[in-house]
This record gives sequence, structure tokens and C-alpha cells, in this order.
Amino acid sequence: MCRRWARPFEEVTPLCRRLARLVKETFRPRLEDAVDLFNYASDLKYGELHLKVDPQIELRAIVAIHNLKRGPAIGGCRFIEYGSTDDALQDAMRLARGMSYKAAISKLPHGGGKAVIVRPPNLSDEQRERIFSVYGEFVDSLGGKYITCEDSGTAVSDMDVVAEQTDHVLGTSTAEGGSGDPSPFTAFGVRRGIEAAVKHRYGRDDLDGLHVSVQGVGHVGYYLAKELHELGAKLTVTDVNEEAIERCQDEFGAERVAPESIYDVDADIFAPCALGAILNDETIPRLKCDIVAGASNNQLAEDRHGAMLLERGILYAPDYAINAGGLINVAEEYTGYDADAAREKTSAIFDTMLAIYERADKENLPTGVVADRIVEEELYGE
Ligand SMILES: NC(=O)c1ccc[n+]([C@@H]2O[C@H](COP(=O)([O-])OP(=O)(O)OC[C@H]3O[C@@H](n4cnc5c(N)ncnc54)[C@H](O)[C@@H]3O)[C@@H](O)[C@H]2O)c1
Repeated sequence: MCRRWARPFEEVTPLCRRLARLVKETFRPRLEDAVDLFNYASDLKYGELHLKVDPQIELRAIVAIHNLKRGPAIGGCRFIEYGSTDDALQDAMRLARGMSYKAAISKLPHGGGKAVIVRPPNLSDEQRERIFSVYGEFVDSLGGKYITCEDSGTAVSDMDVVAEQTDHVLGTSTAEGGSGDPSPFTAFGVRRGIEAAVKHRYGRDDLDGLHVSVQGVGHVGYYLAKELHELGAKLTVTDVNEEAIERCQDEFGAERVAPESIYDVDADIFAPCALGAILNDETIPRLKCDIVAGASNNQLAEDRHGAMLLERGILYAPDYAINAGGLINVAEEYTGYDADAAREKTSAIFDTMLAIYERADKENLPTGVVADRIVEEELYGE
């Protein structure tokens, strides 16, 4: 045998050295990641993970199915750029778990799922359509265990493409039997959660004259402001979009403050409807309200901030429970859409929230901890 090949191949030439380094860099982390992936999945009490790749159209799709105990998993399809495969997997898995919790607290006959499609750079319209068509086949191959719908980066038109390949899709255009914009339902649900908080906190059945500060008057915040105005509440709003603020001033006589001043407003209720992680070490000590109840996802920067609000006597409406109106509405499409039925089910967010507030008082626990316990008793209890 030639001595040259008897040595490890990275010692032979610079090219082989480079190749050896590449092999190590390419394969080792992936193996290690796979081990971590199973641990991560176990920690989150998974569930199933499905992958689909199609190199020709640069499709890289993940469907995470967290829990099927209550019924087929439901959850949106996110189509954004990711820094790494780990980020995409983590996003899908974390969000699918969140959907299980949201569906369970809302007593929907569904489990939690989520899809992530890694958005390729320089995407053409034609490529986009092919991606969603193949994604539709992928969803169909799961046989109805996962029902997809819109999320960040996807549009109703994408769901229409998916609907050509599978029945397991919601959030299509109204012409295709879809339910349209979920924001008014989300806003209505938040209003019902605020009414429950007012009942619990002040023993009142109306919002007349109560002062609500709203952070973000975009899709949900605008409809929420409209509902609250019609119920006689006084409004202070903020946004980074000038037109959105002016609309609320004109239509509802709302006061305005600068975005960074919203935490200092002396209101009865603070309704975050813009960003996540806005309840944190810096903002909580500034709050002058009795109730925090709004649509934003992931409002607590960390779980411990729920305890911080409790210590200050501020009643917090757990975000995934109060903002479930959009999900309740879109889930209604599954059995044939009926807007009245969707509104009635969304209205029941009042009872869901009241039960959380009452148990939290009884057990002297943060409301977020109680919401999680209710869900976990349902999903994992004997
Ligand atoms: N749309 C739904 O049905 C729905 C359902 C559940 C949860 N949510 C959550 O509710 C929140 C709002 O959703 P949306 O659909 O209304 O989004 P949106 O983008 O339509 O509205 C957000 C608004 O917040 C404003 N904003 C951004 N940064 C701000 C800042 N620093 N200060 C003040 N305002 C700021 C934006 O200009 C925009 O008007 C998000 O967290 C979303 O995840 C929405």
C-alpha cells in the first residue's frame, strides 16, 4: 500500500486538511444537536416532529406536533428567515407547545402544533407558490394530525395554495370558505377578559368611566379600543404609527402619550397590544394600574415577573388565555364556519379568565402559574 494513504488523510495535503475540518464542522455539531433535540423535546413533553426538504425549490419545512390528547393539532405556519436550523426547530417546538396550552385553556377540541418554513433569500413569486404547494402535500401526508393556518410571514393567498393540496388548512380567503381577519375576534376576547378582571377586582359588571391605556393600536388594539369606547371607557393610547394614533383620537376621543410613557399612565387597566416582554424589571415598578390585560403574546419577560405583579397587587391576565379569540374563531372553520358560534365561544373567555383569577386568589399564586396548572392537569393528569 502506498505510504501516502496509510496516514490520516488530513495529513496529506492542505486540501484534505480543509476537507477534514469541513467534515468535522459539518457533521459533529449536527450529531450533538440531535442528542440535545431529544432532550429538549422530552423537556417540552413532546410529541412529534416532522421534516420535509425539497432542494430543488429550497424547501425546508418543520411541523411540530406537541400534543394530540384533545384532538388534531392546530397552529399557524411561520415563513421567516432563520439564522440556523436550531433556531427554526426551537421556534417551531416552543410555539407548538404554546398552541397546546392556548387550545386547552380555551377548551377547544384541539392539540397544539406549529409549522416553520425557512424562508429562502431572494424568493420569487413562482418559488413561493411552489413552496406552499409542496408544503400543502406535506401537511396532507400527516393525515389530519396537524391543521395549518396563517402566521408571521404567511398570507391568506398562501393558505389558498395549500388548500389545493389538502383539506387540513384553515384561514383561507372568505371566497374559499375562510373566516377572514381574526383580529376583531381577538379584540372581543380581550374585552371579555378585561370585563372578567373588572368583575373580579372591582365587583363591577360594566366598564363605564374606567380608564384603559392601550399600547399599540394596530389590528387588535384598534378593535379593542373601539369595543372599550362603546362600553364607556376612557382611553389613552400610544403607537409608533402616527396614523393609527390619530384614528383613535378622531373616532374615540382617546388621549395620546409617547410610546415610552405608556407605563407611567395613571389608568385602571393597562392593555399591551404591541410587543412581547414588556412586563419586566424596568417597567413593572412604573405601572400605576390595577389590571394588566391585553393581546400581546409573551408579555412577561420572565416567569418571575408574574410574581412581581402579584406582589404589587396588580391582576395580570395570562396572555395566551385572554388572546385566544383569533384561534377560537379560526378553529370554528374546521367544522364549517359559523360567525355567531365563533363569537359565542370567544365570549366564554370571560368564564375562563374569571376561573383563573379566582383560583389564583385562593391559592395565592400568580395567575400565569394557575393558567399553566389548569392546562397541565388537563393534558397530563390521570
Ligand atoms: N392579530 C391577532 O388576531 C392576534 C392574536 C393573538 C395575539 N396577537 C398579538 O397581539 C399583538 C398585536 O397584534 P396585531 O395583529 O394587532 O399586530 P399589529 O402589527 O397590527 O399591531 C401592533 C401595533 O403596535 C405598534 N407598535 C409597534 N411597536 C410599538 C411600540 N414600541 N410602542 C407602541 N406601539 C408599537 C405598531 O405600530 C402596530 O400599530 C401581537 O403581540 C400579536 O402577537 C394578535
